[in-house]
Amino acid sequence: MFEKNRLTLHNLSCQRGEKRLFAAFSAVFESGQFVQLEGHNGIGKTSLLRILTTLSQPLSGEVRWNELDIFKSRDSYLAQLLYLGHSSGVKSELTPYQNLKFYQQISPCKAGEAIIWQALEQVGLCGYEESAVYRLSAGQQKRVALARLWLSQAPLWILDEPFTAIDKQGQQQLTALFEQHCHQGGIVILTSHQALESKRLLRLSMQPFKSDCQD
Ligand SMILES: Nc1ncnc2c1ncn2[C@@H]1O[C@H](COP(=O)(O)OP(=O)(O)OP(=O)(O)O)[C@@H](O)[C@H]1O
Repeated sequence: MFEKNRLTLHNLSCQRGEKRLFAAFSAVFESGQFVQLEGHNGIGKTSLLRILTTLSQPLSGEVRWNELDIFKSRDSYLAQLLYLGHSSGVKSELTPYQNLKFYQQISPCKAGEAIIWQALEQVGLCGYEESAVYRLSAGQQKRVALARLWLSQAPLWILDEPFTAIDKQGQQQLTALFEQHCHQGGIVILTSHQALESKRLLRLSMQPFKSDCQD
């Protein structure tokens, strides 16, 4: 079980290029919550996730992890976070096994060889241990990235479109993993254009920015 955690978004505003995406966006995410960010293409879901992972600064507002500003306590915050973005960070010339081994060495993960083989089995990549990732299908490549979820010890998972290219059975398996993570006191925040089936799921709909909004 994880300790109690809370991610607080307070009055966030975001601008990309000349375009204001959102303003005065506030929310609180707590241990046990499984959250799906919804909204049409281009509304700013990825931009919000990039702020929550400290990859981008908001125009104004703040984000706190257990009351500490994430930009001021970046290292300790990032040690609590697993982020899977659109570009998954998988090295295509390495095998799935080598990718997971490398990830295990650079991140706070469950230790040992066995957990790597278990993760590969969970994502259905047994039999592909010796193939370079670039030889795998799009869905299998996505599964190499997703296999990190089985190694992770981070309480906060932020996932941008984790279901893209994943088949129906894989989606159900992932959803079950997210529910289990939340049941253990973790937090899952993801974007998806798919209708997810989970009683735990909280849907948070992003609204188009209106210029009369005050920061
Ligand atoms: N680096 C950038 N510079 C300028 N504008 C950008 C940049 N990145 C994104 N944008 C713009 O910000 C807007 C929001 O993009 P974002 O990727 O956050 O949307 P999204 O809600 O995740 O969309 P989708 O559902 O298509 O993934 C888009 O109009 C996009 O063109």
